[in-house]
Amino acid sequence: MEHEFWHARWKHQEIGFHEGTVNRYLHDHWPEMVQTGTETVLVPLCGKAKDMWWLYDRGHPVLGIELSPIACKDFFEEAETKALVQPAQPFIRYIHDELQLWCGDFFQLVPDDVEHVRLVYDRAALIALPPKMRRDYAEHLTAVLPDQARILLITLDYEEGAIKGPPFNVADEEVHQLFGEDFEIEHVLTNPLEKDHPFAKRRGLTEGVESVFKLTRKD
Ligand SMILES: C[S@@+](CC[C@H](N)C(=O)[O-])C[C@H]1O[C@@H](n2cnc3c(N)ncnc32)[C@H](O)[C@@H]1O
Repeated sequence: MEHEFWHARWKHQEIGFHEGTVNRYLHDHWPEMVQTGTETVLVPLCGKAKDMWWLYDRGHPVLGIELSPIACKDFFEEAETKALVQPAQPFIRYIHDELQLWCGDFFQLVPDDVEHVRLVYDRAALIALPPKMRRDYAEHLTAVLPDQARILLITLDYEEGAIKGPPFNVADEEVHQLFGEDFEIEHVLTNPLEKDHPFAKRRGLTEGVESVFKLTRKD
């Protein structure tokens, strides 16, 4: 989606994607991702997800990348915490101890920025993007990440055209097309979207599934 689309969503607070609590798949499957417990975690297209505080509280340095300055400001204000703001190009950095939000375009990240990253958490990032941008996103993520980095990826799939994205439907085959060349893909689970899921209700989505994948770089 174009940047203006997301800036407008944040300006008008049309942020139904924001869960306001820790994501249940993160909660349940993160322990399987972790080795030392202090790995730096990249959270692309992070919004103001509370998941980042959860990761930080568990001892991970966290780097979130988010286009919207409103999201970045709200993230810290809602936690009643101040961040040091370092204006720089191409990202304005919001720094609170070892939790940083970089405000800017994910596609401006370079390998040096994330050389210390060992884990990635993608919830509502890949599925926020239309098909062509998903290819660009997967290519860019693969290009910048160090070889040791593993990814926890959560997707949503539903019948093509059932609703107007975002979120977009991403089938399991597409995950393999996007990442299969470079990563071993472990399909951890698929759950039907609960009928009373606030998102499904609001958008009138009667059927859909959420899937969780673990991606590990091939040797
Ligand atoms: C669907 S939301 C998901 C946010 C978050 N992952 C969550 O779970 O709440 C997608 C977010 O990506 C941000 N975004 C979109 N395009 C971006 C880009 N090119 N670079 C950085 N952030 C972007 C949007 O502003 C929005 O906050």
